[in-house]
Amino acid sequence: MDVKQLPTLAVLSDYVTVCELDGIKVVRVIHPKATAAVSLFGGHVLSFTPTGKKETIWMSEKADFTGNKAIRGGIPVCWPWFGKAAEPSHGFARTSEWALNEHRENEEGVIISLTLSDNAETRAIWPHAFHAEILMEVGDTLKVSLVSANTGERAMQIGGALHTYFNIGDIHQTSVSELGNEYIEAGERKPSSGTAKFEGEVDRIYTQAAKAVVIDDAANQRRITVENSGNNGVVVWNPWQALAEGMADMENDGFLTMVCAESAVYDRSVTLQPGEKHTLSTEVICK
Ligand SMILES: O=P(O)(O)OC[C@H]1O[C@H](O)[C@H](O)[C@@H](O)[C@@H]1O
Repeated sequence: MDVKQLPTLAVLSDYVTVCELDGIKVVRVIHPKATAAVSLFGGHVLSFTPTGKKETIWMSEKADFTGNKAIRGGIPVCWPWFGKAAEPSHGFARTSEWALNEHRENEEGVIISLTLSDNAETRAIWPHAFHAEILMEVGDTLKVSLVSANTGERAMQIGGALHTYFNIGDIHQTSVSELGNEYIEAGERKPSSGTAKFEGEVDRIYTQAAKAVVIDDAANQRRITVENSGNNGVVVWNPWQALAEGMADMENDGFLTMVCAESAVYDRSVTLQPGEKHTLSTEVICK
């Protein structure tokens, strides 16, 4: 996605503008260190390109930017649960409107803060009072942190994922390593070599992954390190051809140039007592 081409709605500072993409508003960063963008719809990172390097984040050419459904590609924020633990799948954060809270900048980069608090719509789905913040730190690397706070009077159970779609040259020449010795696939625990390669659909939760997992994007002659914290698993996903063909918002051959490596709390195992906070983060380091 070429975020530099989006029409500008407002200039917030030397490096930060608000722009428009179909039905959604996007906060765009153009800084000497990197270019990046985050949509207020979903609090969804759309792009991160360190200066002089290739785009690191994959975006579907058929992604829906109307604000009516979750965006296919980028970094969907799955919260307050991951997957089909409840309805809607992957929670409501990725289809909620987040507010721009703050932006800060210096010569090293830019920090954007977006926030979401409970409202009538979220309480109808999930009866809890909360305050969530996405901090997007753009510089030589991209760090995304999701801070969840319980602002209510009873405990809440949360999970979630920063569901990053990485842009790779060719899935056949891609591997993800440092994934540890076990994964869960279709509910079953299986031993793992610690490295995932792709010859068909992969949808696995790695439960013993290292803090930093490595995507070897051989076709682009680069390695992307993904450093996670606050997670209890790393989800690796590529839908492969048949599933891609069944998705209205993905090109039939879209699966060839993407892989998801997601910093996840896959099982809603974080308990937040009133006043407590949890931070889930992922950092994209591209060499
Ligand atoms: O199609 P979505 O709801 O965006 O989900 C996309 C994918 O997300 C995760 O990676 C899950 O592990 C997959 O099972 C799921 O298919």
